[in-house]
Amino acid sequence: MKKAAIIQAKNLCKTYSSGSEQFHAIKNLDIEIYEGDFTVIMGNSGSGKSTLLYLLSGLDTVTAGEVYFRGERIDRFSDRDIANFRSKKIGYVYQSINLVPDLTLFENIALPGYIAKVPKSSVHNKVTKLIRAMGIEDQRNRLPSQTSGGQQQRAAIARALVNAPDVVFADEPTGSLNYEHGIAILDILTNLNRQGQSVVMITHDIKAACRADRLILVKDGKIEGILNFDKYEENDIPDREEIIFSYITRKE
Ligand SMILES: Nc1ncnc2c1ncn2[C@@H]1O[C@H](COP(=O)(O)OP(=O)(O)OP(=O)(O)O)[C@@H](O)[C@H]1O
Repeated sequence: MKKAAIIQAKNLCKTYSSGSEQFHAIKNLDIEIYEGDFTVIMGNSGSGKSTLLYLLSGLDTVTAGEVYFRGERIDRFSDRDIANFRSKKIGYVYQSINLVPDLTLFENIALPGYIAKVPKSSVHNKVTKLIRAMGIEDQRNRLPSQTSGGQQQRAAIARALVNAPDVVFADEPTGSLNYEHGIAILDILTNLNRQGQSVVMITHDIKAACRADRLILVKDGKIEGILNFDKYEENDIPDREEIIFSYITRKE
């Protein structure tokens, strides 16, 4: 069965300018992200992965090209419409976690709900459920600085989920975590995906990339190749690791 594209980018370009210097971070890139997929983006440092995620999620403006979300063109949205889109349709887990230091984990997770003007009681119900699902109930009233990196990352994922987004984007969500915390985060994302959540994740880690239904390899601002897999099962790891490793080293 052909998968439905939830996001489609055509001829995407992003050029960063500083003074007279220009850097073409994304170059005439075409890609589709499929509904219900666990999409993984890999590529060398500086290849344009985070930039691509910003453009696909409407977090940054394109220099040229088109971005469609469920067939609707979002790169021409007004500031108000794009803010509304971001708050309702996407959840974003940042590379640097980015929790507000003066707010408790509970308040951090609730924040996007308040911003989207969801009634407070619904937000609180949702946050209570998410906090339980993420296994950080006992940390709910602590400030981020009083919790571990793994607990902060769970809170960041809960925050990304609070408005029930159509797509969750995660930029290296395990990058700053130890092995055990990293696996826990990957399991959370995998379980969400098994329940139907579309996930797009950047990673440098081949073990993490094994979670993918579809692996997109980015090189110099372009798509270098795509690998397709069946839904992840734990005993797939050794084979997949080998396939991914030989694929990315061949393409480098
Ligand atoms: N705001 C900016 N201004 C100028 N150049 C930028 C800016 N943001 C990113 N770049 C450049 O664009 C290129 C792509 O950056 P990007 O962060 O998308 O790469 P990445 O593949 O996510 O890297 P990493 O794996 O190290 O996070 C890099 O060369 C980077 O230096």
